[in-house]
Amino acid sequence: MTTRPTEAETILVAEDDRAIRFSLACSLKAEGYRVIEAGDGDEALAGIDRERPDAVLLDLKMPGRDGLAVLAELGPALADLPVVVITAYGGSAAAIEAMRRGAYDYLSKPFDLDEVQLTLKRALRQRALACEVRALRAKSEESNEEADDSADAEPELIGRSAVMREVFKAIGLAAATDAAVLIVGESGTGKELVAAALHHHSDRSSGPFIRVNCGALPEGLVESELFGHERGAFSGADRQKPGRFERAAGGTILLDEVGELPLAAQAKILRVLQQREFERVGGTEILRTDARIVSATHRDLSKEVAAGRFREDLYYRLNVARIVIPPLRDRPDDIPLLAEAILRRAERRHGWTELSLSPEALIAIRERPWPGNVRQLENALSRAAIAARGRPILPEHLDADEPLDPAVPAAVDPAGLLPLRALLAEVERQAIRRALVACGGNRTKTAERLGISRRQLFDKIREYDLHP
Ligand SMILES: Nc1ncnc2c1ncn2[C@@H]1O[C@H](COP(=O)(O)OP(=O)(O)OP(=O)(O)O)[C@@H](O)[C@H]1O
Repeated sequence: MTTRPTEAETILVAEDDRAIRFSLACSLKAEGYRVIEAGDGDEALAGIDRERPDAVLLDLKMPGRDGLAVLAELGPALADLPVVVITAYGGSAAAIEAMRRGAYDYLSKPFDLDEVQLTLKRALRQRALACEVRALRAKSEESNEEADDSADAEPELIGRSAVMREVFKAIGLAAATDAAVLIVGESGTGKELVAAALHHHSDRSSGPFIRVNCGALPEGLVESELFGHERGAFSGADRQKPGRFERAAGGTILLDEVGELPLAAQAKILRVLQQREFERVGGTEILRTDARIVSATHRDLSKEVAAGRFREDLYYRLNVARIVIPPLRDRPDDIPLLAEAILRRAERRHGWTELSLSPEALIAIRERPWPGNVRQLENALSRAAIAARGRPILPEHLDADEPLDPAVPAAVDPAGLLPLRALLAEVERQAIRRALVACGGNRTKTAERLGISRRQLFDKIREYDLHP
């Protein structure tokens, strides 16, 4: 059931692509909104100033002042004005940065008009609530925004699934605070990458990002690694050495596999979290740290607490904010994009050219459970690229070193020996792709030709990753 906007709420649509802007404007007008259009960042700011819209749809990539600059300019005004940003297809950096700068939500291109309507409705509802709360509190807000132009080697988190979009949002929100964050996910899901993104998008990005793998440290060395040691503290300590907390000053420390920490070290970390204090091993001087503490684990820490292996008080202190990364098998829509990024990286790393996946291999990788998550996918594709020797990767190359999983179709088989579901999906995918090409990418015509609705076509394009 759709509810129409009450008294013509105003939406400003800032998008440099005229065709996209036009279709957004038409669809919003059809829903009863008043629409103001802007073709670049300056027009958007002028329009917001002049028309006081209730919400803004903001393309991030525009000539001149881009979407991120518009968000920075709006600063504290964003508390009153929900901005839904539109990002290019797939990547995370711009989305995280937009959330950090106060955007309400984001949509990735290509988006579907129903999704736009729903997101805007939610944004407007939240704005109404926020206005009520403010009227009650009559509280003024301060800006803590600062433009961050350091666009450099941030490792890009890839993902377009709904669950990964939630992860990007959570990173953006956590990056705006200094709270301790616990990142939870199976091995290889990208916990370290998420921690790095959190650091990169925080106010500490110019400081160090120090990772400690708590699981890899020999028990006797944990404390000296974390807190440093004085000369003569133990045999072999021939000079004073600063620990990781000292090295993380002004930045972020990642306690990876925090569930593996021995209890003695847990007590010391608790002290750092509570009092920001520690001593080097063998030392008496009390040192202070301002490092932001991020931890990661593949374990269920609440079970570790119940089993008496992890301190409950430390668990609560580490878990102020929590980011859960779902396993890859729960987000197969991310697999084609990840595969693409992995192949491009392998090309750069090894000087190979034009690595590609055959359609059959793409089906195979989407259907595998990947218990080792993205890391396993990376390894399998790197091995497959070598086995394929420059030709498109086939399913058999994926199994270069692994036993065949009989549940996975080896190739699209015209004789129908494939599981029916995979075969039908492949036929459907190819039919849609051909129709899209025949209609020059025009989705309305393609949908008519295939005898399905535009909505169904959009869903299928997304499902099979057939974006132009
Ligand atoms: N969303 C993603 N986008 C791009 N690369 C990813 C993503 N997730 C994971 N990776 C890649 O997968 C590999 C494993 O990631 P990472 O080391 O961050 O995982 P982890 O969860 O910390 O694993 P572990 O618990 O085993 O330490 C890395 O090479 C990383 O670059």
